[in-house]
Amino acid sequence: MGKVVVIDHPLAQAILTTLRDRNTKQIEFRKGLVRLGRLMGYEIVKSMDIETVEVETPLGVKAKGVRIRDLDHIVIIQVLRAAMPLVEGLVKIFANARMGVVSARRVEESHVPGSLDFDIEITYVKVPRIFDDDILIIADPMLATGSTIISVLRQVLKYGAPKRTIIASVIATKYGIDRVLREYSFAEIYTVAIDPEINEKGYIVPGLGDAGDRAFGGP
Ligand SMILES: O=P(O)(O)OC[C@H]1O[C@H](OP(=O)(O)OP(=O)(O)O)[C@H](O)[C@@H]1O
Ligand SMILES: O=c1cc[nH]c(=O)[nH]1
Ligand SMILES: [Mg+2]
Repeated sequence: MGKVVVIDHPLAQAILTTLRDRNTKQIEFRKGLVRLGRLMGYEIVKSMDIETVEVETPLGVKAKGVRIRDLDHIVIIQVLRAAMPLVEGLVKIFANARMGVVSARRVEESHVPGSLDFDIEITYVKVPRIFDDDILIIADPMLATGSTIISVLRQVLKYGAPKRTIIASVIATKYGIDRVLREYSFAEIYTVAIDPEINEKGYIVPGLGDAGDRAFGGP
């Protein structure tokens, strides 16, 4: 069943504040996204099943511990461009993940001002096979109108039906979330904030501007 998780950890909120600040420059912006990817990884792990195991320490004594089997069944898809730094953080937690790439672009040239729908141009899809015990994580820091994520999900889910489908975003809107969940009711959306508005040009308000441009130094 679909769900929305807002990561309200003070560190995540402080990093997001830096990202929102127009004075934050490219390197700090990208570093912030990496750090949020790592924190988001921790948050996602909290939702995984844990099994109890026993190991023997060098003292020849048994110690109880835990094992997280799901960590061997993670597929991460990065939506180019803006997801690249976020994924760099996620793989610090999911080091063993199988990875894929989707190159998606909102076609701003054909966007009708005020419309909450964009044509999405997908020019490259490389996704590993997805198995039914996998947890699929699709990383894209901005979930504005939802047009991109819906187009990406349509492509990626052709590669198999995962156990869970997680969207890792940094800022989402209620409009975008509702739209995604209407079409993919099983999706789980992790985000650091839900912002109230989308402006005439399709930007999230207050938002953080164009995540791709800010992370990579312009269009
Ligand atoms: O929910 P939506 O309204 O579809 O908007 C979200 C998309 O917009 C941005 O991509 P963009 O096309 O600007 O590409 P970029 O990451 O290369 O900048 C962002 O990275 C998302 O993929
Ligand atoms: O506000 C927005 C909306 C879509 N993509 C961005 O990078 N920023
Ligand atoms: Mg962009």
